[in-house]
Amino acid sequence: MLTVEALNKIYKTGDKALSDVTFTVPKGQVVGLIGPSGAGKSTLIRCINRLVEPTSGVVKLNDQNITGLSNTALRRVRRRIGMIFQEYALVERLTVMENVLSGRLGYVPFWRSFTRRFPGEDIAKAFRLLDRVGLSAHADKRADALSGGQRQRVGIARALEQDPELLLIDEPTASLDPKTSRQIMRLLVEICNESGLPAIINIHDVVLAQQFTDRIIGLQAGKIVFDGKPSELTEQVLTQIYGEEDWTAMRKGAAEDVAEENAAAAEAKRLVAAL
Ligand SMILES: Nc1ncnc2c1ncn2[C@@H]1O[C@H](COP(=O)(O)OP(=O)(O)OP(=O)(O)O)[C@@H](O)[C@H]1O
Repeated sequence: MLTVEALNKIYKTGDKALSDVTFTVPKGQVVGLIGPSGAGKSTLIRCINRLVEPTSGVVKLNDQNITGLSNTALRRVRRRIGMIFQEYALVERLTVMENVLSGRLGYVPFWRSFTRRFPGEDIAKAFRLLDRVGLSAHADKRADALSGGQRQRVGIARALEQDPELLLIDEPTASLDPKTSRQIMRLLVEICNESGLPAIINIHDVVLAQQFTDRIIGLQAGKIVFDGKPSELTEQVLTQIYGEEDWTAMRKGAAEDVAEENAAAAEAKRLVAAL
């Protein structure tokens, strides 16, 4: 379980990015973090693993207080937090398998990581994870030979190879088309739910968040303004979070994506029928 208590962040510039943020995420729950640009979503994710130092407040992972840890202890805790990024952050010239195994780098001794000799159980686990994310057939391919959706699957397998107790996920679908985005979101939520992993996903696409996550937290100007079930996220709340103009534009964009996809599917059907 992740516990965030009265978290505040004021940057040196005087920007108050987080204001008294409090919530808990139980095992297996996937939280979609939404809010307009500048609301504090990235700051919150980064304060949880202390890439950004909170000004005050407490972050606990399964009862271990992360705030206030020394550097060595912090490194140890960070191993238990898997990160998944928008741009995948893979090593392009390495294979899929090597990228997944790099999730163990925080655990193996330096000489082993240097020679890339990983224990057998790490390799067996990597094979299992590649199978889970649907990439068994691609283990030996170089990362730069994969599609965007496949790369994100490698990113997910690498984070899981770490044996994390929490996943922090930053815009996992921002570089993907709508269909692949849905596949990736479905996979993430299934994996978290089945393995009891709590997760926070910083996500711009509200419709996608509503469709797949278990719970939504809405931030506005550093404060939590919504915390509830996706079904409780009404038009009224969304207008309050994003403002009338931006929410109307976002809704229109989502509707256009769906229309475009339906048209493409109909065209594919027509072509198949004409064969
Ligand atoms: N390194 C920094 N130094 C000073 N101010 C910062 C810094 N990083 C972020 N901020 C400010 O903190 C506030 C929250 O920013 P943050 O990046 O967390 O928002 P966000 O919700 O993730 O936005 P976006 O969706 O655009 O990524 C903003 O006012 C931003 O200008």
